Amino acid sequence: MTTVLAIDQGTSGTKAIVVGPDDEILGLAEVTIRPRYLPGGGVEQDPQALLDSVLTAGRAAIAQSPTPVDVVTLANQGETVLAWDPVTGAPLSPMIVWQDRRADSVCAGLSRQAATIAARTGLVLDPYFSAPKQAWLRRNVTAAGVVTTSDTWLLHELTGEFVTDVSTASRSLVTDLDTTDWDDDLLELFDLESEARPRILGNDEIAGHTDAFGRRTPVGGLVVDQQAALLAESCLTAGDVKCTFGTGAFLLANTGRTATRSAAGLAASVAWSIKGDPTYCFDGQVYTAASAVRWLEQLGLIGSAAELDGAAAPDAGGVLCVPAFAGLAAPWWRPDATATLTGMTLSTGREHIVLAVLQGIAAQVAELGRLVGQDAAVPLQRLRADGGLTRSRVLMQAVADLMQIPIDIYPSPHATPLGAAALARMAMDPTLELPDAVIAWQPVTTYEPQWSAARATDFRSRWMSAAVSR
Ligand SMILES: O=P(O)(O)OC[C@H](O)CO
Repeated sequence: MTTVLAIDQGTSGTKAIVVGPDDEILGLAEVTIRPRYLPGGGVEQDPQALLDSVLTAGRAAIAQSPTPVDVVTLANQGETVLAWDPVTGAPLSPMIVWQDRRADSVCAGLSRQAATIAARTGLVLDPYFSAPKQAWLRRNVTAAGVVTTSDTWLLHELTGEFVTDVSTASRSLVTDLDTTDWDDDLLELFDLESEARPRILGNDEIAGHTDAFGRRTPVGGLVVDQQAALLAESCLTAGDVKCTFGTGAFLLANTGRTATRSAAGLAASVAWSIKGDPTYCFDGQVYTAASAVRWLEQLGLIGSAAELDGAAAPDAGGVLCVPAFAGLAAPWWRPDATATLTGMTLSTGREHIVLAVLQGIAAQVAELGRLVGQDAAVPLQRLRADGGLTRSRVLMQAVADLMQIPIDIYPSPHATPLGAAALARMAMDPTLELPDAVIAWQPVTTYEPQWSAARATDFRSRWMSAAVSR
């Protein structure tokens, strides 16, 4: 009967929930964080603000809970990095956020090794992943301290340990997908061979203990946020697929116990490793989903995301959007791509642009779903969806229309921390099996396709032409 403090440290903020044994929410607190967007594709966060948000949200959630917490878990952004002093813990750089494209120069310098790197890691040589960012930090910011992903630093501040988890390590481009361990050859390619490397933990392990939230508590069940949501949405079997609509939209497919590589240009990484046994996943990324909606807000086209559905036209009037505000990921892998709005005339209004942005996100997700089906040689039958943007009925309907499959909406807005909580239960009780740690759920809504197949095909081919020309 484990009670978990599950902390989801994401791009746009930190959410902490206290979760009871049946996923009941006993406490909840959120702290918003606004990344800084810099010219040249830089996206940064203040490390201290991130740590403060973890502590503030965690303590506030615990203060609401009638039950004491047995274990703390942390879901992390996956590919966000920083430099820090391993003795004092002081940050030596900003957080370089996963959306940051400045490490493109590092990747360009390794382009001749791209195929080798992809074969070894399952990932594509792209600045999205953490090792190019770490190399970029070393070349451009500081030679001091250690460079790690954000989780390692946060966990050091909480527990004093120097650790990461296997799902996060597998998002680096310096981890062998088959051995799930650091790869010396790859570390050398990125000039990271003399860097201290954190110990890689399984996702059901205890990392250490923390006093940060009151009484001394174990910290464990660590995982990447997207993988956590995959788990919460019960994607436990090869072929189960979910998409989380957060800052970005991330479509992940469970690919089972074998470390297969995608033939369709998706990324392959570790979903989770339990009792030393890894399960793998493919993922495709829309780098800007809520970020694109925030761009609409910045332009004054909507007041907030809650206004999206009211502001969107019933038809985009020929306006098409490729929402590549931070480059294009799978399967294009074009960090230099920029967003486009095409098909505008003098009669185009904000309502057309709002719908075009939502349809653009949906079209990109639909393409990722098609590629997952292509890799599996079986077209996708259904998609599970979670995240803040699932509140937009217009967006979810567009996803169903363009994918031509039902979209099942996860009933809780907390899929990521609930997935991490399931892993924390396993860390506390080694006799627990994964299907028992994840709480069963029913969709709160299912969106069925309303467009004809012909209309969806026509839209998607026009959208693909626009994307390919980016
Ligand atoms: O912060 P989120 O929730 O958009 O997720 C970040 C992703 O995991 C980055 O790969």
